[in-house]
Amino acid sequence: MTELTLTRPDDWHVHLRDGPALVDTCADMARYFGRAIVMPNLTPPVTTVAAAIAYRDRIVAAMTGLPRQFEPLMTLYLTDQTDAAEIRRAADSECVHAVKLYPAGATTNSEAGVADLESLFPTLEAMETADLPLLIHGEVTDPLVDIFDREKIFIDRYLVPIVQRFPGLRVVLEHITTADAVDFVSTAPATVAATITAHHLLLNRNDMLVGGIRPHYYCLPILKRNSHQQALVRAACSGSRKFFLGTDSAPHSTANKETACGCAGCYTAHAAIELYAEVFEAADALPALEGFAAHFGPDFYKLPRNTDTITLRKNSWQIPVSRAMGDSHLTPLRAGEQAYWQVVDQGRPV
Ligand SMILES: NC(=O)N[C@@H](CC(=O)O)C(=O)O
Ligand SMILES: [Zn+2]
Ligand SMILES: [Zn+2]
Repeated sequence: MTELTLTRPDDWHVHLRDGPALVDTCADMARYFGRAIVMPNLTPPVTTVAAAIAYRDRIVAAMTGLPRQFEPLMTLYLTDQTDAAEIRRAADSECVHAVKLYPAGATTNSEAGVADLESLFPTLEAMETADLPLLIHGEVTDPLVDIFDREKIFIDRYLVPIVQRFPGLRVVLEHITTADAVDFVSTAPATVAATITAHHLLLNRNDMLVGGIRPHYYCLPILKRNSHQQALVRAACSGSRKFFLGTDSAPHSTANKETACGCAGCYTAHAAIELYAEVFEAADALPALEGFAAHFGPDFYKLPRNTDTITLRKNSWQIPVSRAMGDSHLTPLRAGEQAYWQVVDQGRPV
């Protein structure tokens, strides 16, 4: 297959940042994505509906003049202080589509995240009642737990009890990285789903660490061994409605990545569907890309599927070595190397 037309995809997990960077991150997203679930881990974090509306307005303003735009779907950042009233306001708003749980200290800008999950159970109950999905960065922060085991231990310690206690709560385990997460989500009730990134499908920890340390492959949850990567590829290509596209494209300046203590996050918005297509082709599963990229996400979020299409063609092109990010610049995933699929038709402008 050298050409592939599919329903316009959406990205169910992306970081756009704020300020001058928005013009560049939004331009990449607006090329062909219909909608994007926008992560709230700004400084300060987006903890109220009012802040989410203001952030959405800044995103929309940053797309002024682009040939097409995507629709930003906003999220709230859960803190120990988030109360049921804010959850109800969020559920009643047109703007907020989910609430994001960062265990405090687990990842970039998670310091204000949740330290005591059990005391937040009334808030989760309000989300269950209001049918507002909970999105989870699923890693424990226990210093005694090895970084490669943090996802699995989170599932055992926190996710299993949450799903049992709140059977009506829709939960997305974000950016899964292990066979354990695939097994958990596959066998969990229909209320539980997961997003998978392009970089976790394309790479494993050897790619990051053998022959030299590659800071642009460093993200959280950290890349795991090859057997986990293979489990993710099987899940993404399986046609299961529980697994869908979330790039977790997470821009950091090149200077903040290439340093003694580099930031976590891979930037993939410059070539997102192109990189996913490569994975599905290698797995001989290109026909399964459409469900993963364009159907199962909106179905889970109870939103309509996009009705128009985009077309990709098998065609090599060189990924730039560097890209603007506001007043700074970043190194995109696979900088200076080849991509093998190209979007040749981005569909109707909107
Ligand atoms: N994935 C990452 O490594 N980083 C993300 C945060 C996150 O999604 O955990 C970021 O905001 O930089
Ligand atoms: Zn995360
Ligand atoms: Zn993320």
